[in-house]
Amino acid sequence: MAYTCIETKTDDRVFIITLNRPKALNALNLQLMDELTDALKKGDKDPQIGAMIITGSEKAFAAGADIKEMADKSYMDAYKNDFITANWEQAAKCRKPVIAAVAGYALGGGCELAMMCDFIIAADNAKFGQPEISIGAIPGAGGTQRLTRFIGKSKAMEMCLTGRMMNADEAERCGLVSRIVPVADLMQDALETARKIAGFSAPSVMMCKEAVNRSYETSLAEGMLFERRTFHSVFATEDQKEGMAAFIEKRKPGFKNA
Ligand SMILES: CC(C)(O)CC(=O)SCCNC(=O)CCNC(=O)[C@H](O)C(C)(C)COP(=O)(O)OP(=O)(O)OC[C@H]1O[C@@H](n2cnc3c(N)ncnc32)[C@H](O)[C@@H]1OP(=O)(O)O
Repeated sequence: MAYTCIETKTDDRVFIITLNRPKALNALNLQLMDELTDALKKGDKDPQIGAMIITGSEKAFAAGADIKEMADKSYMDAYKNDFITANWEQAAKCRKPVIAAVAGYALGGGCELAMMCDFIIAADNAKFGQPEISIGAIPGAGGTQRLTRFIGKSKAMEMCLTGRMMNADEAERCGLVSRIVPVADLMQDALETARKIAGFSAPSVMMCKEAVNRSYETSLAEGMLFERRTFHSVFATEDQKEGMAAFIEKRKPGFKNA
């Protein structure tokens, strides 16, 4: 597939996907979402890739779903094509870690896309929000659900009902983002973080991601059991033997991703 709304590149086992519709502040139209889905699937399958980054521009990660494309849709268009959810969840479905590197606006679908990633590194100019209410809509790609799990009901409700934006400091305080960095350092920081993850044993990374994600979907007791069973399974990997031997022998591990 030839991409027109995103750019991709690989840097040392890290697959970087840059949203690229600058004139529309990276508004997420169907074409862009098809391309993003395709790129994420490719990165997830590629054995040379250990982690992925989704980013935008300094001004906008993404200003939401493309309002111009959506404006004339009928209920039947939306329902029959399962509009939004059918093709929007790929970032959350990837088995490899996906980092959102967010500068500027992450609004509506942009905020929802960032939340589908495994964690968000925010530039100091980042602004998050679910402004759908101000255009006679509601979030449709997870905003009411994921945001509430991230930041709690009171704040999520206020954000969704007022459409106000949250700056990077507030987003960090309430746990929406893992870290804030100066905007000029965002990509370097995200890349170093992704490279670090990509340098670990790929099976351990996948198992760890799966176990953390399970905490969202289940009770504490079920989650603990899942974690324990998954932990048991690391003892079936060569990388566990190598990782622990390397620690004892005071050397760097040579993971084989096996
Ligand atoms: C996924 C769902 C289901 O949850 C639904 C959604 O995501 S609905 C969309 C939610 N997002 C918004 O409501 C944000 C809309 N954008 C804005 O409020 C502003 O653009 C801004 C505050 C992000 C930035 O303002 P400003 O700097 O003044 O730039 P603008 O002149 O407004 O925008 C520049 C250019 O980009 C176009 N644009 C911006 N956002 C969108 C969008 N979501 N869809 C389509 N186009 C968008 C804007 O129209 C301008 O283009 P031109 O009119 O100049 O061609």
